[in-house]
Amino acid sequence: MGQSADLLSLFDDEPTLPRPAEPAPVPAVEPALTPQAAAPKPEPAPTPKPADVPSSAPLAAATGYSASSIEVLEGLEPVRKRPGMYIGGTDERALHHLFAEVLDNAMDEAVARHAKVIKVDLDADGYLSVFDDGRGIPVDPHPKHPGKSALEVVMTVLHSGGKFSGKAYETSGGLHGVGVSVVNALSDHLDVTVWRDGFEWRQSFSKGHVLGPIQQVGPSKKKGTLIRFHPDEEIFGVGAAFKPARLFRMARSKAYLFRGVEIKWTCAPERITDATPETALLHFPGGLADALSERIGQIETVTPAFAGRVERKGEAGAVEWAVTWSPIGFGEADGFVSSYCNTVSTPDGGTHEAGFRAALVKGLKAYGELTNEKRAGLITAEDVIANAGALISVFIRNPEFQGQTKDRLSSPEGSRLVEQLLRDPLDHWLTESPKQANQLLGFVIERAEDRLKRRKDKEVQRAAATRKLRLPGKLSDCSRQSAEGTELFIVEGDSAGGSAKQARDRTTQAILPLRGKILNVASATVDKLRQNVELSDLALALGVQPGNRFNIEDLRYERIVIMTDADVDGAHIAALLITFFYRVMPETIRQGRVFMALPPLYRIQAGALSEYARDDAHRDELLATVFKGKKTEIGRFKGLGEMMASQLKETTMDPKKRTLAKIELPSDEAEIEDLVERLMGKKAEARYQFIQDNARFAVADLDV
Ligand SMILES: Nc1ncnc2c1ncn2[C@@H]1O[C@H](COP(=O)(O)OP(=O)(O)OP(=O)(O)O)[C@@H](O)[C@H]1O
Ligand SMILES: [Mg+2]
Ligand SMILES: [Mg+2]
Repeated sequence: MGQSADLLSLFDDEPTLPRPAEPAPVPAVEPALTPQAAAPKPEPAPTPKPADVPSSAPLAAATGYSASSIEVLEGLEPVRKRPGMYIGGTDERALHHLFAEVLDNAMDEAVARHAKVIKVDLDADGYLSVFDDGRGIPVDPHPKHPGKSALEVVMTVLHSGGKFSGKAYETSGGLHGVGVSVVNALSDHLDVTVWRDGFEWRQSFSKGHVLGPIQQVGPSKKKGTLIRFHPDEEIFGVGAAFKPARLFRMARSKAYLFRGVEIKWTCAPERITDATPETALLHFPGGLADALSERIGQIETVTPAFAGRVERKGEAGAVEWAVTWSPIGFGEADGFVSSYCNTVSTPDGGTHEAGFRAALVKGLKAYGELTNEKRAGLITAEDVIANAGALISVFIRNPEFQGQTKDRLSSPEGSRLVEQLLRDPLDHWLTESPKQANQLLGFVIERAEDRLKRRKDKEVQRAAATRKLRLPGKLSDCSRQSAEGTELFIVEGDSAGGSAKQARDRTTQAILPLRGKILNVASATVDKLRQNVELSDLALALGVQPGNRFNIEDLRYERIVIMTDADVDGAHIAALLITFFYRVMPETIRQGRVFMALPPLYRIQAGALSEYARDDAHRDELLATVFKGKKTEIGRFKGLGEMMASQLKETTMDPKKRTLAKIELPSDEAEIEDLVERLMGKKAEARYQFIQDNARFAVADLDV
């Protein structure tokens, strides 16, 4: 079948948006993606009255951003401006993608059975040539581009190609009509030679622009296309050059993907810096089975490879595959899957890989059922593929890829086709040789059991980690991870908590506000204690377990500081807390880890002079000394929440300035009980007095 210019459909000629029959009421902008757009033009829109146009002139002038800022890139300009969109960047990978585009086109001719031979040559000047003996790019005048040959259209117009309708190619790697025009745009020089219709034709380009009209060089019986190009250093950077090894690898995998092609490789010796051959004939009648054995070499495998090729009956579509499993992995990785669609490499996988995995899992599970191997039910795709080395190649009509570099296949047909065509061959392969089938099944089940065990271990670890990290939501923890040098301030109520949070040093000081009255621990049962939210939150924050499972090593802070208001209620709460520590985790007190903060009760000022007094006695003392004979102003703090954060910091929290009282147990047990009794007794005033007295007593020798 001959390909001619009329098969080159042009996306840009087809209006993609329905055009309004009536002139649009707003100024219509002609979609002008390409200068050649020959679509019927809509009626000119009526010129809007000035009042219709929002007057943005002053604004536009101010910002410099107006209609004139909106550019429409024409022809191949967008490719040069934004190469990333077309070839994924301008790095080495992107550079070699140029070769992929040209080789893909040659390969499409081969897969369509029009070409048998492809020649790839990298010459001493860094020019890369790709020849195929296919039909040749059509050279007749293009019906929709008067004065231009189809060849010129293909080379200079994005979205021009013969692969949209399926008439000229059945299953092609090309589908966007973009590839070779992009190569042209990004080459500082590109020559196309076409042999067809009894003549040799030639046309040259630079950076996407024609250097002259197409030339009929002379009569020739040959047929085919030769594209010779040099990548533009303006795009790829000075000195950017093709790597022979990479080109060779790409060419070789193409040859493996289609048995009906012979690729002749040549490379100027001065370009080669490694073991890449200067010449090679790449032809692999064994297809992917050969590619796989070449790739895995001597690596030990569980079974011989499972490989084959199936064509769909009736319509275009084929799958070829080769897969084997290795207990020791393949080189650097445990496993690999290399996939292709219409000979285009899809490094990011896609639907064909998904179908392949699904087919393997289903086949192995079915075989497990057949042989009464219950554990086959555990198998997932992950287990099957983890240690597999696999090559999978599909041929489908109208494939859909992600982007122009075609890194991932997205056609749903990919998975359907592979699953469907692989089912029978896999069943046969498994049942044909029960010994190897059982070996493989056993191997995959082991992977599944490993995986389940790993997951369980992980869950246990995670559970342990979250148990450790489960902290009450109202805790404002300090940032230091280790207990060393850290303090937990237990404060009364949210407003004091707020001041304390502002006043703290967040590296070492954590704040836990308690809400409401805590349980009277002296009389509560252990169960009641456990149920008390405030107290269990406190234990959580401290990181310890109350009762017999208490371990001082678990304590998340070096010090526990009880910071309550300097009033009767505050004293009660402090007393409750001290009793709690004494009853439930006495070790904290014994080891000297529990403290009382001593917030001041008064602020005494005389002009610029200002002092804080802890209690009445301290106030009187200050008045008699520091402020003697001065006119003073005395303020009484009603609670911690009332103090400014800076005051709280200065007087109570800052380790450099504050005073802490360490809680100590009297050495005599009887005395302790008496103490608890006094602390927890009914007489609030007595308790307050007791704490005031003892705290003050403590100040003298327990300053921190
Ligand atoms: N070696 C070739 N032999 C015959 N025709 C070719 C060859 N190379 C390109 N063409 C023609 O030129 C058209 C445009 O090629 P181009 O690479 O730009 O786009 P495509 O292959 O259709 O799609 P894609 O952008 O996906 O590669 C092709 O569709 C095909 O009709
Ligand atoms: Mg192409
Ligand atoms: Mg094109």
